[in-house]
Amino acid sequence: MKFLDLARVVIRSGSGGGGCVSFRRDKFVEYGGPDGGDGGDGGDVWVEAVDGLNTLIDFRYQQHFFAKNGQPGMGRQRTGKDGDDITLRVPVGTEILDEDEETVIADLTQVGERVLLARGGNGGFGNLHFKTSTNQAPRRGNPGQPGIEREIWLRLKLIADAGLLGLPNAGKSTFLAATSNARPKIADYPFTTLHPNLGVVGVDEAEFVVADIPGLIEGAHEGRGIGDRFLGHVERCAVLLHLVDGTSEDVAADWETIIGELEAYGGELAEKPRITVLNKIDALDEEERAERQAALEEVAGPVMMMSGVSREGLLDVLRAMRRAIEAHRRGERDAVEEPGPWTP
Ligand SMILES: Nc1nc2c(ncn2[C@@H]2O[C@H](COP(=O)(O)OP(=O)(O)OP(=O)(O)O)[C@@H](O)[C@H]2O)c(=O)[nH]1
Ligand SMILES: [Mg+2]
Repeated sequence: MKFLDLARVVIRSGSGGGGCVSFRRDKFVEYGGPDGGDGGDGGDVWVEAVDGLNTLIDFRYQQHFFAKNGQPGMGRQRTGKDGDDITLRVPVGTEILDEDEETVIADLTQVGERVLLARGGNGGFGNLHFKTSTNQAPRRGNPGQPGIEREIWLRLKLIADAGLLGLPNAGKSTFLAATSNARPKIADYPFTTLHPNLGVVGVDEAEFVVADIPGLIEGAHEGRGIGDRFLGHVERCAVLLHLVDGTSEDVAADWETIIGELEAYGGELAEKPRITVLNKIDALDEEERAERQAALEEVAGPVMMMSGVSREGLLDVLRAMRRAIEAHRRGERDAVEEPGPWTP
């Protein structure tokens, strides 16, 4: 499986049971009966965003979701039982895509949001419904309608307030571990992080969610490395924190690599509010700090200085993130509360 955060599933709603055309058999003679019940409807297939999940991994083990068929109607006006519905339970932030892997059928952003993916087949009327004054026992009923089978894709975009960006080894996971409850793997080799980690960061009584994604490298948007698959995760963030490794020989080139990938990825990612940080300053002396800061600011504009290891500058960075997130939340709220067109 290429994408860890993408799953293909086949769903099928139940068929209707079919209405009953009631008749009794007595030896070789058939007597029409007037009282055939309706068929039960087939079960629907729903998808629902639930709390407490943050991966689609379960859908790698189960890929087929079939709702139950309705039962046929029976004589003496007995209706067939409806087939049970089924619900795919997915994390908040899951998009449902059509078979083409492009058309978005639904985008589940709230806990409890539910969308119908495939309606069960109609059960069909029994002959009771076709009774007329002249035909008291019609040999007629509706067949149950077939269920719908379709292939869909589930794609997860985690909903974090802030996303960490940087080359492999820039110190993203170290930052997340130093500031949140998350315990990501940290090591001195690239691509230590293979799938996104989320952490809840608390600063001055405010809380926000930070996503640590795998490092990006040049050509990531063409599939080099692994980070590009996860850029989708940071598309919804209020702010991006771009970490540049201060111990690198060429901090400006490192910065440009990431910005180049953001632009190549397209969408609004490159325009998103971004805080640029020169990281690992604990490993630099005064002169190196000033030199690297100047080199980075020449291409990136104002930068903040920080060390995830010694924690120097960490609080200022968290406060800057908090301000950006709160501004974003205010913006969203204002957009929602804006009065719509007047209607009598
Ligand atoms: N001196 C110093 N080293 C750091 C700092 N932050 C991280 N490191 C080291 O840099 C290396 C990479 O750190 P990670 O946090 O795993 O880096 P990452 O950006 O998550 O890397 P990937 O997951 O591979 O993209 C580790 O050896 C860390 O100990 C820092 O502030 N100062
Ligand atoms: Mg990492």
